[in-house]
Amino acid sequence: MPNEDFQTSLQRAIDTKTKPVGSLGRMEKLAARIATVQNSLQPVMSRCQLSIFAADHGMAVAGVSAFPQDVTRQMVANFLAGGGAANVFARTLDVDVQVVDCGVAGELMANPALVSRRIDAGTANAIAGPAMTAAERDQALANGHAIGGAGDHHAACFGEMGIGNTSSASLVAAKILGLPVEALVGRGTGLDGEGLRKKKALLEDAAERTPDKLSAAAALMEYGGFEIVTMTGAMIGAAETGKIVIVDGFIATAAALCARHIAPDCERSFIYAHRSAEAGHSRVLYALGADPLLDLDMRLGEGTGALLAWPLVKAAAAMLREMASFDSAGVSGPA
Ligand SMILES: Cc1cc2ncn([C@H]3O[C@H](COP(=O)(O)O)[C@@H](O)[C@H]3O)c2cc1C
Ligand SMILES: O=C(O)c1cccnc1
Repeated sequence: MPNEDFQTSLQRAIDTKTKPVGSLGRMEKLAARIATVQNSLQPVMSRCQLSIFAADHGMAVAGVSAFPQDVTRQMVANFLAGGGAANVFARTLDVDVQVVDCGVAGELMANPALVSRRIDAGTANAIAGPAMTAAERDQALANGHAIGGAGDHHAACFGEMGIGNTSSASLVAAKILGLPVEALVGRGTGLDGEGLRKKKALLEDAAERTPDKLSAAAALMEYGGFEIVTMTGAMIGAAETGKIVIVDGFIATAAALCARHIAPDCERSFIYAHRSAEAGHSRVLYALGADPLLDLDMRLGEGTGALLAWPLVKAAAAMLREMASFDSAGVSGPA
């Protein structure tokens, strides 16, 4: 529980800024959240890092995506060359990028921005059996925890790349929430009607292997991808080291759901960036009671939504730290 006196001082600091009370709307709530995480009435938000977690999925070969599995590795090369949507947004917004190889099949180019935390070259086909062993899951969680805890940036955006990972995220979230997987299946990279029907049928087969409801740890072992498990660990590690975690779209929200179940305290550090157009995202956000900052009709992942929310996070902190009060600026309060 946040300290009562601190919360009272914080609300007073926000309310005595030179503006009508409440006039900065949700930016005020955002500022309060950041101040609470940093335990400071002068929060600092100057550095942000994007980590893109990449891994392959055994399920991809079953035909759950509109794109072939090779695209995971090809897109990692594209990120390392600076050509992805996430790279462009990050450059525009002055955010550092690192790519984490959590288990991508094939050779990746040597590059200082590539962090290798691979356990295996992707998961087993989760339609037929567990995606990974308990030991692999725990290793991926520990890898992520170390990555999330490293660095001195104030905010962390976490993105992902892994062909087939909307399937993995749908299954993980459905099992944790006790929902039928059908409720969380969407078009991912752009399946047509026939492709979507096939994906639903395959994921229903996958879901039938296990009980309707699973713990986060069990759901990750059965259906996770190494990028989703590593991201879950990173969200916990980042929260534990006082960073704000800017949660991206559908896949990152599935990781956030796992993180909340594994380490409930980390939730206070999470800011939900955007509502993805991927069909299941709104359902998971609803279950989390989350109301994201942006709704841009995006459905890409990579951390693109999280990056676009970074300027809002930064501006909210600056508002609290830099804005004058009625007293300090000599402005009259309400009549
Ligand atoms: C060129 C390309 C770039 C991407 N960047 C992110 N994703 C996104 O799409 C994938 C998930 O969708 P599905 O489950 O349908 O495979 C993930 O890799 C995700 O990050 C991409 C997908 C493609 C094709
Ligand atoms: O919202 C996302 O994260 C998403 C949606 C579709 C494909 N890849 C990612």
